[in-house]
Amino acid sequence: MTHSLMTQSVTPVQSAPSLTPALSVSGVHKSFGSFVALEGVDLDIWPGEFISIIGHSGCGKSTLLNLVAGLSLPTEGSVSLFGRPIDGPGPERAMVFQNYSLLPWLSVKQNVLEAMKASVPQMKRAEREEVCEGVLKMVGLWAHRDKKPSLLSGGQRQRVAIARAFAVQPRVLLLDEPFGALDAITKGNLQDELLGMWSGAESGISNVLMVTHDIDEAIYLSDRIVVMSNGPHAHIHEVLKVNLERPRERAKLVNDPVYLGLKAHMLDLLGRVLAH
Ligand SMILES: Nc1ncnc2c1ncn2[C@@H]1O[C@H](COP(=O)(O)OP(=O)(O)OP(=O)(O)O)[C@@H](O)[C@H]1O
Repeated sequence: MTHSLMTQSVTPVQSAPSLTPALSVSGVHKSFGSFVALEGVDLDIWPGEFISIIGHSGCGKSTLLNLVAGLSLPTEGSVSLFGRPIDGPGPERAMVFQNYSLLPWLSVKQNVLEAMKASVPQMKRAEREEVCEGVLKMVGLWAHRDKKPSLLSGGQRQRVAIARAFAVQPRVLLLDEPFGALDAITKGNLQDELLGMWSGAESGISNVLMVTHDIDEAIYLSDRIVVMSNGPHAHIHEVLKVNLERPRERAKLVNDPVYLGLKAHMLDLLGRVLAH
């Protein structure tokens, strides 16, 4: 497979000129003091896309995700969500971190309910309870709703974090290496749960933006994969389109020439072209 067949410019083929990107990162630079983490990052994400960001450690993946989350602001350039500049965190975005970030003194159910109170305060208590029950059932943790996080396994804690993110009904889900600390089987199960919840009609989630180190995960989940160059002064090295129909079957993918071509290309990029 040739490079030109697998890659495409930052503006994807399906973009109609009149369509507003769900997310637009334009001319973004991000410095921390004199350290330039990101330089000249441009990326349009279209409604409905699942995008992964991959690159070597320290290249600025989390920095980019934090800009979209509104946890920090660009030094130069702009980040817009559905045409509106991001100037801080907002209820239309929910973030899931690798380390679960649950409140340890609250039960599973309270962790979800408290996040909902903060993000969707207008929701009535009865509806909140109903949504909470729905998401905890979806991730198979309703029976554990009264437990504190310390009594759960790593996979269960991450399920709570994902349930909490879905419960606040965001339009954009931001995932920072959400499955990085999990064993392969748990990781695979959670990836499938995530896809199931995201594609469910009631999710209301337009886009997922996920940072990962895992090439297989990026291909399995994504519509496009953003490969970052090494930092400092990191930028987008290449955007890869994943031309694999959904729903995808993990067992079949491993023999699919498109999958194998993409994987080989990414291994070459990360292992040779962008090697430290
Ligand atoms: N608040 C900060 N102050 C100073 N430097 C920072 C800050 N946040 C990030 N950096 C630096 O910016 C660069 C990019 O960091 P970032 O965490 O975004 O990388 P990453 O690609 O997510 O790394 P990893 O894959 O290891 O998680 C790193 O060199 C990091 O040390």
